[in-house]
Amino acid sequence: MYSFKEIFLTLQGEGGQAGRVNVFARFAGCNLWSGREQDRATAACDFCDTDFVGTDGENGGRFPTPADVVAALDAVWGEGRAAGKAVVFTGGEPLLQLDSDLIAAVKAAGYFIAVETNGTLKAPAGIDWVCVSPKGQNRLHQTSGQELKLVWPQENVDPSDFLEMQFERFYLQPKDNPRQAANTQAVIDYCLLHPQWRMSVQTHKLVGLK
Ligand SMILES: C[S@@+](CC[C@H](N)C(=O)[O-])C[C@H]1O[C@@H](n2cnc3c(N)ncnc32)[C@H](O)[C@@H]1O
Ligand SMILES: Nc1nc2[nH]cc(C(=O)O)c2c(=O)[nH]1
Ligand code: SF4
Ligand SMILES: [Mg+2]
Repeated sequence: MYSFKEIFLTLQGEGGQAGRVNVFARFAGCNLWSGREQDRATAACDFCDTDFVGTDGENGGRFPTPADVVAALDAVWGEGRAAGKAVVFTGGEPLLQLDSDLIAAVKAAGYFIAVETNGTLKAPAGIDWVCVSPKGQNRLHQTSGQELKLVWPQENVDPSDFLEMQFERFYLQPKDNPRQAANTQAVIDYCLLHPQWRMSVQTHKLVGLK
């Protein structure tokens, strides 16, 4: 059984695939926060910008089999854009539910598969684009992929600690909170001084996309 908060079509807003049309499949649930506001201050991840609780969002629900998930993805992708199918599995934490059976079925249906993960769980094989976004001191078990995208600033985190890991690109993404302007300046300042790092702006929020 796979539980999704929502499944919708949009342009990838972040990182090295920004601008690409994707089905976003947002799994319900996370291992670093309950999703309840009263738990945020004590959560292992306390700056989340996303509602991932329950299955009540757009096209959300509980899907018994991989084939049911593929049918839901295809319904959102639609008939008019057959070529270039692409999906981003996010959440919540997708690696709590995304298993090799689902990856195989989605791959067989022709999708380029991307994942947005906090990196605390190892990703199954077969994902085309792995984005790991570390959260504070939570230990990483997925230490390779296409991009590491660190929300910045974070207390007790040194970006240079990640540079030995096997990622093709390293991004800093300004933390969206009431101090966002200062956070954005902090990312700019860091990237100006540290050429291995690139800035990832959450472009979907700038243009009114979901
Ligand atoms: C909502 S998370 C879901 C996937 C996964 N749990 C993770 O944390 O990577 C999707 C992306 O949004 C980023 N994100 C979450 N809250 C944010 C915030 N307040 N500002 C900027 N990026 C944020 C995460 O770091 C991650 O890269
Ligand atoms: N447009 C858009 N791009 C995104 N990239 C990562 C997102 C996420 O919440 O995982 C996200 C999202 O929520 N919307
Ligand atoms: S790990 Fe990801 S989904 Fe979970 S609370 Fe943090 S940002 Fe949100
Ligand atoms: Mg988001």
